[in-house]
Amino acid sequence: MAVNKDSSVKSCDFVLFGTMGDLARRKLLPAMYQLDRAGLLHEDTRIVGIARSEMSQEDYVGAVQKALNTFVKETLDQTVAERFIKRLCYYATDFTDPAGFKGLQKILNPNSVMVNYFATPPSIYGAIGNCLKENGLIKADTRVVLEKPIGNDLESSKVINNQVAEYFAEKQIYRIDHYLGKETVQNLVALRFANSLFSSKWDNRTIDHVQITVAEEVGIEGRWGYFDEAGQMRDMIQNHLLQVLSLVAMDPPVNLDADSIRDEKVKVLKSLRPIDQTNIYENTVRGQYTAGFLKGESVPGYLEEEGAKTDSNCETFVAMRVDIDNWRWAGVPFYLRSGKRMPTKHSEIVVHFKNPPHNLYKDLYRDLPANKLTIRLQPHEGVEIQMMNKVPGLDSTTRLQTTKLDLSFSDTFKNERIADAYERLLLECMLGNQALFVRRDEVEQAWTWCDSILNAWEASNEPPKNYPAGSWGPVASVAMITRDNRAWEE
Ligand SMILES: NC(=O)C1=CN([C@@H]2O[C@H](COP(=O)(O)OP(=O)(O)OC[C@H]3O[C@@H](n4cnc5c(N)ncnc54)[C@H](OP(=O)(O)O)[C@@H]3O)[C@@H](O)[C@H]2O)C=CC1
Ligand SMILES: O=C1O[C@H](COP(=O)(O)O)[C@@H](O)[C@H](O)[C@H]1O
Repeated sequence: MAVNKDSSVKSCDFVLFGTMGDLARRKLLPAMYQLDRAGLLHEDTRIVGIARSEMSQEDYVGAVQKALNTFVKETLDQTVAERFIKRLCYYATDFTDPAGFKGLQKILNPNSVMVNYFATPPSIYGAIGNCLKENGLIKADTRVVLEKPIGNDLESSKVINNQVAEYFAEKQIYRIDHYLGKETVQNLVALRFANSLFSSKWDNRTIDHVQITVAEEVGIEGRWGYFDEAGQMRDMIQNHLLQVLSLVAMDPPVNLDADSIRDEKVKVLKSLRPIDQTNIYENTVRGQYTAGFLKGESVPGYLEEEGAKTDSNCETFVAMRVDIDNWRWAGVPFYLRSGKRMPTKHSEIVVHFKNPPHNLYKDLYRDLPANKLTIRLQPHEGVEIQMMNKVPGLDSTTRLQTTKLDLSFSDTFKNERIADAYERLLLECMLGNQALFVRRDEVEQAWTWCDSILNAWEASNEPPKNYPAGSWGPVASVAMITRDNRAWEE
């Protein structure tokens, strides 16, 4: 496909701090390649990789080619790969040394928008900002992309955000939550607001409860040191699950502008009923996996993973009941569940509707099964509605059956490739659209709510409940939802 010369896609200098790190190699460089392949990069857009070690341009190109060969799922298109390589440029410096940035100016194109991606530990975001400023590299249209997690509690997130705010205005800051870039998460917004069928049936009059599950098959993936400081609450719930919940629960935004959407999301976060020491046991369950089996293979427990300490109270699984104290959702619980080493990778939102107000078929069915809307986030992306139908036939008694309207993305959009979340997010950032990025007040509101839970867990001093790898988490999570006369989707 040809290079995009559309004036809306401006030329960018995409400055990738931490270009040899895991995230850059696995996600960011492949995403830029895919954007190039799709003709979505301006012909003058370049990728300036920055890292600490001295490396020749040739060696850098070799390292990027290796990353693309390893992490791009399809066979590389050689024409695109050659064009992509010409966009690359390498610069070596320590990110905390202002003197080391002196030569950067010469590399940058004065006509391009500078997009800085900090694929580094958040502890040095401020230092990088300082180096850029000291060297006069921050202009009004310069942007910065920050990776999650922003801090590990409200206080530390404020410190990081304040450091970045010394150098960049909020409109220049793009905080990544890659779930917001997933096709299916964006489709959730379209589903809600482009269909009157759902828009008028989206509140406590019609909906009984909502379940959001993000189950991962993987364990810690060699990241024990990072993960043990974070746990599933900080790694997944504080960001990805609360973002998805906000999109499910928010009121219609005035329009699709970044701040209109973010205003609505933050209102949801502000309405979350606090969970603290007084209600922590009824509303949360935390677990840690022990050795078990996944797809027939034996896998180690959390405490036996590479780099593990002998003891840790870190949770690898969280289940929780979340109540939203506002007009729309009063009395409608949201059940969230996320864990590592679950039987399969499986993420979905299931909206359980209420039973019909009157059962005309009570002679046949004491309880009619309720309608369910399932939004499959990954894999097998799609949307499914469970409903009752009459079984065709001349029988004297009507027979009903639950059936599914199933819109599978792979069947319905056969020729469309499902882009990786990072492709969408990098593109939006280069276009200057912040709608799919998280605003500071959202991050802080999410931390405020999560800190209360984390503090209550710490105060309780109770270890997480064990669950064998390859299971759906501790039995206590089943007990939690059963107490409400409901059951997890399996
Ligand atoms: N990996 C992933 O899938 C995800 C990562 N993230 C976040 O993205 C960020 C990057 O993660 P990841 O790629 O895994 O981390 P890595 O440790 O693999 O990469 C970070 C890179 O930053 C470089 N770096 C750190 N400090 C300096 C410095 N002072 N000067 C120069 N280079 C420096 C490191 O270089 P060196 O090797 O020389 O130290 C390294 O190449 C983190 O904030 C992480 O939490 C978020 C979601 C997923
Ligand atoms: O941010 C993170 O997300 C991944 C899960 O992402 P997905 O797109 O594969 O669902 C998770 O494994 C990782 O621990 C976390 O940091």
